[in-house]
Amino acid sequence: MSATLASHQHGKSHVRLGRVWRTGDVHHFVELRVHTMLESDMAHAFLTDSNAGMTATDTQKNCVYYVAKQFTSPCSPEEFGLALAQHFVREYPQTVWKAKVAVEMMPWRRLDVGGQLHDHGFMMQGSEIRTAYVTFDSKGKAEITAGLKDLKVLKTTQSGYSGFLHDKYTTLPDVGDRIVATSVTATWRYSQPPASYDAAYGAVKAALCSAFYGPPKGGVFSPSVQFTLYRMGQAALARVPQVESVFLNMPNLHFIPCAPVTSSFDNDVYLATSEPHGNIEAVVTRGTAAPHCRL
Ligand SMILES: O=c1[nH]c(=O)c2[nH]c(=O)[nH]c2[nH]1
Repeated sequence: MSATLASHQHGKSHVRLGRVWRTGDVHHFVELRVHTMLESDMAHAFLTDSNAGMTATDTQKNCVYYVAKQFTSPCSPEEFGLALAQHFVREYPQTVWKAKVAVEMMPWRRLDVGGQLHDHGFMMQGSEIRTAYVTFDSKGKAEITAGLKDLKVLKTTQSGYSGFLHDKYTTLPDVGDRIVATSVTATWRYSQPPASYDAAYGAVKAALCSAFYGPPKGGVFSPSVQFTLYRMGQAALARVPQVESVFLNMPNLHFIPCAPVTSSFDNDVYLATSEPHGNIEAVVTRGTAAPHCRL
């Protein structure tokens, strides 16, 4: 059967990265999803068993992290895309004649606390959905559960994770400084109706956020998602007296330290990933019942 290789290209899709630039205590953060595609002299790889000279898609992925490292100050997605496309064409002039780069920038925005910008706290714009679950029975009893889901919050420092069990299955190192990011699902039950459901919702959300981020200057340290989750629940109970219990689910959306080829990790370039992710949840209620804690 006679056939012709009419066109060809190869690239890497969904290369996710976090990039932090630290200017003293004030951090800048972007999360990008990058897709690369190279038009190159690689017809032989389709027509024969030779891969000679090929810029492997894995190498293209590494170049995304490498180029992110080269930016010493915050860049736009356009500037990043151009730098990466130029990198491919200039680094591999023998084979690559055109590089095509698509960049998607996640809508993380610096947290604004009543007009004061947070040093290192970011929230995904418009991410959360407000929820309500209501039952009413024939005896006239109503139960109201309010909530939110998909509230995406992130901080670029004031988080660590250490002292956990290290055994022969453990590869994760202790870390004193990391990015912590999660997508909060919270539901809370009212023991009696608050004066305003809208105001109570706003107060619970503000309490959850302030326990997660801490003050705009300096923040608050989180030794684990578990620790922070419990403080968030406590804060919601303290803020709204009609709330009797809070359920919180907080996946740990990992940003894994990434040392691009030829350079070191300086709390700057991260591989962003959501699968697999940690998943942490608890119910926090009023009162002093002994916790299920054997330590
Ligand atoms: O805050 C964390 N809690 C965990 O349970 C956990 N597990 C893990 O691998 N990283 C983390 N981080």
